[in-house]
Amino acid sequence: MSESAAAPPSGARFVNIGERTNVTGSAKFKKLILAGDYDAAVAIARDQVENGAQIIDVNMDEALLDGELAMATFLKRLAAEPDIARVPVMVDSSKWSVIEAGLKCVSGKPIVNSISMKEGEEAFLDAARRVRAYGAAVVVMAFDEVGQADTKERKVDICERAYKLLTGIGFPAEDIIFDPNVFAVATGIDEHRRYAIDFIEAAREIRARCPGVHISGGLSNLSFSFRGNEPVRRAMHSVFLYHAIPAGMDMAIVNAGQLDVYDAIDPKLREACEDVILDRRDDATERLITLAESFRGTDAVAEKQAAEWRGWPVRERLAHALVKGIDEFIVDDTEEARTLFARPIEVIEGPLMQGMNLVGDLFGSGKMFLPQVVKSARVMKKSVAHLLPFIEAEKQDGEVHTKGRIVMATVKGDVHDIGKNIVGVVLACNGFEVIDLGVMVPWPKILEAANENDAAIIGLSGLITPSLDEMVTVAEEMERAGMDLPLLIGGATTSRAHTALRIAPAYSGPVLHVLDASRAVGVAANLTSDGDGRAELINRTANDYRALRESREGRGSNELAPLIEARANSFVPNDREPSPRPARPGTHVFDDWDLTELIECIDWTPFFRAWELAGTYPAILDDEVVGESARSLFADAKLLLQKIVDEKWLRARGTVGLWPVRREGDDIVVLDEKRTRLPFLRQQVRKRQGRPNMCLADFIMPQEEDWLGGFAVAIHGLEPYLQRFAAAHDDYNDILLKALADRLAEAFAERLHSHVRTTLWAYAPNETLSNDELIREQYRGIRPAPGYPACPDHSLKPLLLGLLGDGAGVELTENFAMLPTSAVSGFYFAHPESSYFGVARIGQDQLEEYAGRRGVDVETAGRWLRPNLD
Ligand SMILES: C[S@@+](CC[C@H](N)C(=O)[O-])C[C@H]1O[C@@H](n2cnc3c(N)ncnc32)[C@H](O)[C@@H]1O
Repeated sequence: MSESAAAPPSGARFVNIGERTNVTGSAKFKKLILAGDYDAAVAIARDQVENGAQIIDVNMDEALLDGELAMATFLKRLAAEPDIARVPVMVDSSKWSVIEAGLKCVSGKPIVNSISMKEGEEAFLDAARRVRAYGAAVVVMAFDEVGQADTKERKVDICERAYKLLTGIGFPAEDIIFDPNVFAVATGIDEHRRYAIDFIEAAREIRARCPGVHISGGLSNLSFSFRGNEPVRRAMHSVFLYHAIPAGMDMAIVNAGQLDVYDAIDPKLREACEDVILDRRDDATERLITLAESFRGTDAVAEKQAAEWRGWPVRERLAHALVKGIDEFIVDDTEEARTLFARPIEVIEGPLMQGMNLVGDLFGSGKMFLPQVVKSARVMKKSVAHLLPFIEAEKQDGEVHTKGRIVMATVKGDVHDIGKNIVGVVLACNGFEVIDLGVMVPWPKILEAANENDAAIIGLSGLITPSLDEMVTVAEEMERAGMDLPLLIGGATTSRAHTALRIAPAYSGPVLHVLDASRAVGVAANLTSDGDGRAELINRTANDYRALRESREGRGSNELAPLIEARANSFVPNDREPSPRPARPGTHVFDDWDLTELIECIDWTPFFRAWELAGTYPAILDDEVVGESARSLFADAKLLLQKIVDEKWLRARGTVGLWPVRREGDDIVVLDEKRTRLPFLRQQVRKRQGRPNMCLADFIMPQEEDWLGGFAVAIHGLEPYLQRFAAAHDDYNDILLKALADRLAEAFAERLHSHVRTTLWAYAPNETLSNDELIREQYRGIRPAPGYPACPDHSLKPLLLGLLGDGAGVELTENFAMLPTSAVSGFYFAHPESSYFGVARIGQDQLEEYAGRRGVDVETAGRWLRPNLD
């Protein structure tokens, strides 16, 4: 069976309505319009769109203005700007003539703001018909003949009445946007206490009673009591949305650039806002007012500082921009510095290097963390990019004196490069010139680049097991070419043991395994220094590796059981029943899973780990040491995710297969036409009494038909954005986007697995687990991934993808790395006692037998299973 389905629906998308192009709300905009400065007024609209507004509200209700003319002039100007014109316009006025003047100038689908039943049903319907004649959507205020709706009941009643009237004349429900009135809370007046919670509860009820409609509201009223205290206002707005959106509010008039990330709000302030908004305690208002004082002006202080540094001498400005990672003024400042120095190269060697040294020192001493360093590097790159044409135009020695050149590459057959890029950026920040050859780089290219550039060091990276052998090849070829420069080894699959046992013996030059970016700097600095540090590090490492080799040599095969013995000690589950037949066996393709739903399933802890920030989410946000860095990174991640969703940057594609299988020894044979054989490895390390030697095949019941599943998911579409970031010298967003795509792929794997358990295989139809419980894998069944400890052979991937077809759009490199890089695949086992384990070391007997079962020669199998043989 094959099926093509969209992802199950999830919470509606939230739309920000920009409010700055409103003369009644923005003094600045009003001034510009009154002065006839439409260029600057258009810039405000652009700014809002760039800050995330997805609709812009335009209002020209000002006594001194010809409203009709101002509205028409401004909207025509917007229509001529492609980057603004793609965003719908909300024509906002209390006068129909102004609205109509606007509607005539809008090319896309307009929205009218607003109509109400203030003057009775007839006038209301009359206005609605006129709106409809323009094909516009409409904002309906919860206002009737009596006045504005303030309680939950009034809000619901008025909106329901309006809904019946509007749908009665054929107004499409999806074109109705109710505004049930956001009023100020924390005013000290008791009747106002329930204003926010009443809005939230009314939203939920209106959504239920009026299917298809949207709910909107202007947020600035809510926090009116805290005028002049922006940090508190922002927090209140964010907390309000956090609760109102799940209740059904799907639009808001709000300055998109001025919303805080809920998780990033100071926890004390967040709780106090929540108490007020949800009316949780009698003294909520007093408590928030007291607390608010300590936040007042925190923006102003920051703003003052922000303004002040612009007055500093240019050298200091450059250093400040580098340390703070501010790229806004860097080109202007670089240009100013260039005119002060005799030669452009001196700007790099002087202030820029000094600034970066400071960054390096702060990082080295643990006062600065990776995300900030990468932001600093972005500033550096932009500055250098500005200087390069001048350096070249001089046609003189354009060489920057660096600490040395480092050639870096992800080896052939491997595609992952987040770790390598991070190391590269950090090295560059510390005064090294990094020549990054990218991913899937064959050894001749690496050697050639090292020779041509007179490199001081070669750095290799790899994520998957076959890369280990690729690294050995590079080492062997370096030896053959008579090279002697140091070789650094890094990446998820590498280890000190493999480096010592396999790579170091292949090359007589220095070989060093480097665990992470922070250590890479120290190692590279030592290796390029003239002093004793270099010799000392090289000798110490060589001795360390020699000792490790010797200790391994003594390790006989006596710690391994012969394969026959290991098999006799296999895992026998208590439950001997085969898994139930899936509700929907066969292949299922998901072409475009809803990204908003995947975002909700993200496991954030590994995201912070990718940026070398230690801790568990969400506690990491409040961590004493890395909290600030984590919060800032998290806020950037949330913003980028919002963009990814709003502008539909990425596409999540996935495939699931559920097949009848039979177990044959340690093989699982799929009962399809091809009888695909999936061989699995068994633990051979001798076990204590009562502990089995595990193999994944043990979770399939022998002699009977049983069931196995498989999946592949991938996040597609990063390339154009990565190119854009590369062109803008923006490593920060490059790494951020890749790291988020990896997160989305993992979230997709988790989400799809739960869909399999509840619906497709449906062996746990009633499962309801929180995201936390999903992350802790508190469900029945596992999804072991080829290349991971229970099935370490990456070469199972082509077999798995062969069974699944190419619904996920995943391809493999010659060494079985998946493309696109943000991809996950694996098998589904449903047995209640199935669990993860590590195969660990295997013997020559199993290797030879496995090669036969897998249909390859022993040497090839040995290459695939390298870490399990050492
Ligand atoms: C790498 S983590 C991914 C989930 C994590 N929440 C995340 O977002 O990064 C866990 C996954 O790795 C794989 N895995 C972990 N341990 C394994 C083992 N011993 N053998 C095979 N696969 C394993 C499984 O596919 C498992 O679902």
